[in-house]
Amino acid sequence: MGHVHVLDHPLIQHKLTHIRDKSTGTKEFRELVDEVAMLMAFEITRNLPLQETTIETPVMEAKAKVLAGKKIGLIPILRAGLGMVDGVLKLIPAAKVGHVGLYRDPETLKPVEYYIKLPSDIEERELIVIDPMLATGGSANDAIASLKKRGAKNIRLMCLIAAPEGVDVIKKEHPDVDIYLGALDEKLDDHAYIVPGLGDAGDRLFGTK
Ligand SMILES: O=P(O)(O)OC[C@H]1O[C@H](OP(=O)(O)OP(=O)(O)O)[C@H](O)[C@@H]1O
Ligand SMILES: O=c1cc[nH]c(=O)[nH]1
Ligand SMILES: [Mg+2]
Repeated sequence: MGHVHVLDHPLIQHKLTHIRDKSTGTKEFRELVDEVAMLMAFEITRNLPLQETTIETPVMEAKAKVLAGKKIGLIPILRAGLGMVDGVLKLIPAAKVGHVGLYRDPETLKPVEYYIKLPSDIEERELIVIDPMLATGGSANDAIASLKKRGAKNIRLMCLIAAPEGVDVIKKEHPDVDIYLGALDEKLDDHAYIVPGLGDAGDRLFGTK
């Protein structure tokens, strides 16, 4: 069963509060999302496998640990997921990046896929699907299904804020997927926006409305 991890590190929580604040402008919003994504990546990669190697320090030969070469793929859901990619890449610079373009139809609230471009070897990679918002769960659910259809086997989902409704959908449809959140909020409103949430992540990141 997929686990839900709420990353309660004080730095993540502090920055998330400023991200939520409606008086935070586009520039600061973008910088804070980038920083929180980096901090979340630190927590999400906690269980990456290590292997032993031998090095020469200036003092002596020593055994030391390096990452065991696990291949990682980052899959931002366009558009808003783009705002978190650079932060994660700061910690995992060798990761390949695939893109899934989805928007949520404002009438039906159903996701509409308009673009997909993935690394050729996704079946060998540990994939991190990235989207700031998990609201009804429709977009992340479709993105994950799309990846699995193309052979993906190991998938984690990383979001700044989720509603319980979205978490339930992913747990039901993709019980193999671990979910990493900055916060689990209260509910969805009548327009399926997360409450209290942060508003529309894409619009706040890119200054559109
Ligand atoms: O869980 P859901 O109910 O599917 O909602 C979440 C989706 O909505 C937002 O994208 P949006 O449709 O606003 O597209 P954008 O990123 O291009 O702004 C958000 O970034 C998620 O992808
Ligand atoms: O609260 C929400 C819900 C969906 N998409 C957003 O950007 N924000
Ligand atoms: Mg949007």
